[in-house]
Amino acid sequence: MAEVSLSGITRRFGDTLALDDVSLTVPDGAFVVLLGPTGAGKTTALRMVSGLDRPDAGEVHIGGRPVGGLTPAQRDVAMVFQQYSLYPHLTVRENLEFPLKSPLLRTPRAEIDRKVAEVAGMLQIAHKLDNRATNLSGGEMQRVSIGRALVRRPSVYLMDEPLSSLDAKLRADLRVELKKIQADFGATLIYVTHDQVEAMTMATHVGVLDQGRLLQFGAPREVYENPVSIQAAARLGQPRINLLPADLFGDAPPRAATIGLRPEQIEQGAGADSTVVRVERLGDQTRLHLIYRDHALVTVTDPHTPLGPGDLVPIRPRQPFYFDAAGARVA
Ligand SMILES: Nc1ncnc2c1ncn2[C@@H]1O[C@H](COP(=O)(O)OP(=O)(O)OP(=O)(O)O)[C@@H](O)[C@H]1O
Repeated sequence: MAEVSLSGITRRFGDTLALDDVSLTVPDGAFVVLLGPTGAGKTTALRMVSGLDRPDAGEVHIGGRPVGGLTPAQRDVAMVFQQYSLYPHLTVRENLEFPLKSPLLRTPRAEIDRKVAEVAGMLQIAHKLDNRATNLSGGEMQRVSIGRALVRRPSVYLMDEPLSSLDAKLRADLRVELKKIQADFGATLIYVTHDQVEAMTMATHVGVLDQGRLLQFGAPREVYENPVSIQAAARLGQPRINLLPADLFGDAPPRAATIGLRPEQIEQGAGADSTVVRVERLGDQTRLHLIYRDHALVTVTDPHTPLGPGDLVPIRPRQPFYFDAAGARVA
């Protein structure tokens, strides 16, 4: 496995700046999740590492060597896309074996069989090994695509929303498996997702992209607890961070335009009254929708709460974030 670094990567498509001077280092064995709204540049960043696309400026290094002149195969990366890409005329087993049969690798037969069985078991597709790839559901095809990457031990795995087409149970299982692969094999992974549960549970580091710029790069807890801006703060946390006028609860620091409150930053039972609008029971979380001085906010509460619409709950901020008018953190 290998360290991956991007230095000053810029990529334009006409007037669109898909990546704007992005620099980041993915340590060897790290699981990096790229987060950001649609069009932020996440897929473009992966394509820069894979060699499927080239930067207008900047350099990518894998394992310490510049890879600008190398093809995807020469870069020794394994990719999984949101859209499965299988060989339709081959069986599941043949699709999984394919990467191991490269003449360069010369993998012994017994080793191929062992790896295919291991990966098929992990992805819960062992019973489908002799099916043609076309005789599978969408979720099964996607698992085979993931399997085709996992039979190999490349320098780096690149994954673009690989779990988004799977049902919730399988997604949860595969989150655990991917994390295990990373931990067991010391694999370096760069992974794009919109799903912040994936980011919080799997990532050693998250990179928050917005309009082609890397806003923040760090451990998921670090980005959650110490966001540099509104854009970074809004990427993590369910329910989303509440963003309200800075002085809504009283004095605000100089230059603050917005106060940011995650659920745990709203103390209930002290302060001034808010009115309960709705209690939303989601099973693993009970959300409280409140109105405070004409502003709506959402927090979480005890699953056994007796509160209901119209009830009053005193609230006050606890160690809130403050942001300036441009969204940068000021306190
Ligand atoms: N081949 C291309 N031609 C023209 N514009 C492109 C091309 N690829 C990407 N872009 C533009 O570059 C920007 C970044 O796109 P990218 O696909 O990297 O975003 P993303 O963060 O992966 O978004 P999503 O979450 O929707 O997949 C977007 O504005 C997109 O329209």
